[in-house]
Amino acid sequence: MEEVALNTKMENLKLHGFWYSPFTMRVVWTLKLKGLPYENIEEDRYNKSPQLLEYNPVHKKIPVLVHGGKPICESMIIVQYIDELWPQNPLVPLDPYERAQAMFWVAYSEQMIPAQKEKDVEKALENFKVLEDHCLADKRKFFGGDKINIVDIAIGSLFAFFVTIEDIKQEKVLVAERFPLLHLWFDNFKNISIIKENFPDREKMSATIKSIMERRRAMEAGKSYISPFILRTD
Ligand SMILES: N[C@@H](CCC(=O)N[C@@H](CS)C(=O)NCC(=O)O)C(=O)O
Repeated sequence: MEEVALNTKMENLKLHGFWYSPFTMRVVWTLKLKGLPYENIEEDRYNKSPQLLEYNPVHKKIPVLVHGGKPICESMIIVQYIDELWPQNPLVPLDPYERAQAMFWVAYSEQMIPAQKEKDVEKALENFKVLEDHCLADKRKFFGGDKINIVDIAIGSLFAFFVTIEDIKQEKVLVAERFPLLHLWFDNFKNISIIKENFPDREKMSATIKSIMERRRAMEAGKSYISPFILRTD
């Protein structure tokens, strides 16, 4: 009986995303950690599908999860939605206080995005120091403790993007000497088998992001490009 209910809930999950987007990664990792099959719909950032525009008419952005024909937008809201419906391998703590703590750091991760968007390295370093001092100082393996939780998903995706920018700029900022605990955490995170299997290929990711940045620059120079940088949050 329970299995039937589970199957019904599993019906018809579709994900509209860009494989290289940190926001899409959050949803992919969550679906995979939950063991949920879904149809992947790879969107073209320069030519979005009519369905995407219909599903997310406000922001016109990916990711959008479509469940039984109904769209859910905003990556961290999607992660919470999935976690609520499919509680196996829980990501959001059940205890209200622990949940409040986790959601504080999820909110903090969202505040970290503008520094990356504006390539403000000083600000990014400040953010990393906060995480190192306030989240990992007790030498926990993950932000969630012994197991990953929603905070690891939120921050892990931003780090996947940050190391790509490091590769492109050929400048290492997230060095072990400066941030030993964050460095260790990121290694632990990337080595979780589901994350490892679904972590974008480093070279392919750098090449793709580099070409997006070059195209943006070229279009800005020609003043014909109106869409801002990939990590725009407004
Ligand atoms: N806050 C949103 C951010 C989503 C977002 O910025 N998506 C970008 C891709 S990484 C996008 O769709 N960009 C296309 C555009 O701006 O036209 C979330 O967490 O889902």
